[in-house]
Amino acid sequence: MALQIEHVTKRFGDFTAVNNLSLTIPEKEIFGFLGANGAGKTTTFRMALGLIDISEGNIKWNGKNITYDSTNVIGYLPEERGLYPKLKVQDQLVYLGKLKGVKKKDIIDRMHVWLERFRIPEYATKRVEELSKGNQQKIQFIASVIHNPKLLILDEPFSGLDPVNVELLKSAVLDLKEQGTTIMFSSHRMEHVEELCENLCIMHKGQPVVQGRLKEIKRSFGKKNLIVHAEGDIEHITQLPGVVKSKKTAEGWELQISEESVSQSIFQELSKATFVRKFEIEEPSLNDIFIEKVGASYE
Ligand SMILES: Nc1ncnc2c1ncn2[C@@H]1O[C@H](COP(=O)(O)OP(=O)(O)OP(=O)(O)O)[C@@H](O)[C@H]1O
Repeated sequence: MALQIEHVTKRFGDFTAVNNLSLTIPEKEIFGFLGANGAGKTTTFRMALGLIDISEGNIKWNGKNITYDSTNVIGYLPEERGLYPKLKVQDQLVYLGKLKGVKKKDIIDRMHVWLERFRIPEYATKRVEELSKGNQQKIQFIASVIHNPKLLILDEPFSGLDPVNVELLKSAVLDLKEQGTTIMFSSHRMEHVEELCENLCIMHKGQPVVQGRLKEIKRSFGKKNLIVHAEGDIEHITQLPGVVKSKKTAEGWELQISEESVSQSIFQELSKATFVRKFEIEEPSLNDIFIEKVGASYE
């Protein structure tokens, strides 16, 4: 039951927000959807949910075009959070769960499990406006999964959460995947995507610029990072052939090299002159790849 996005274009007047996007989100996987502000992520989510019309192309779930009626199998955490501030948490979840066809008793049972898991069991009877922003977000997440959706779309699920809550949410997302949920999420935090996703797509101005399996994307990027800690001034290594970028760190340098073999000549050069404490080749990070493809860092 994959989600298939087939040659999808979305125009707002003369402006093309999503341009001929084709993607397959494999079932029971976690798919990372990345891109700078305004790249077209939320617009794609809204089309997948039937909230806005598609200008061209199709979005299919389980081989069939998604219609408003089929959205009961989809869970959505919108970027603009939408809870009623005056309603109590339980009433809120019962209301939203019933809209998705779940019985009140089941909603309440599931709510208690989730509140316990998110370490806020006492919040069932509090009004949403009494909760901190991060805790409101956890309630919004619970609302998006209360009907046990087959497909879960999360728009920036980790934004605004402290590190402990980020871990709680990550483990919840991983468990949902284990239980067979297909999950697509957007994030500006590359490390979350690296940790959770097998497959990903980086969007730029409405089009995918990188797409595929994370491991494969890293391998085909070619460049590597080289971490060097050494005694004394070793800045001259940043000028050696094959060094693409360099960044000074507290204990030495972090270099980007065009290919792994470049490290050999750097090591020879260094070992002639100084005592090398650390010399380590690392895979490029997703952040490195993003910066090169999109041309700007997020943070
Ligand atoms: N209803 C609309 N009318 C006109 N333009 C729109 C509308 N919705 C989105 N856009 C434009 O489409 C582009 C893509 O917006 P979208 O919200 O999909 O980006 P995004 O990738 O989700 O960005 P962010 O990371 O900032 O959330 C933006 O330039 C935005 O201004």
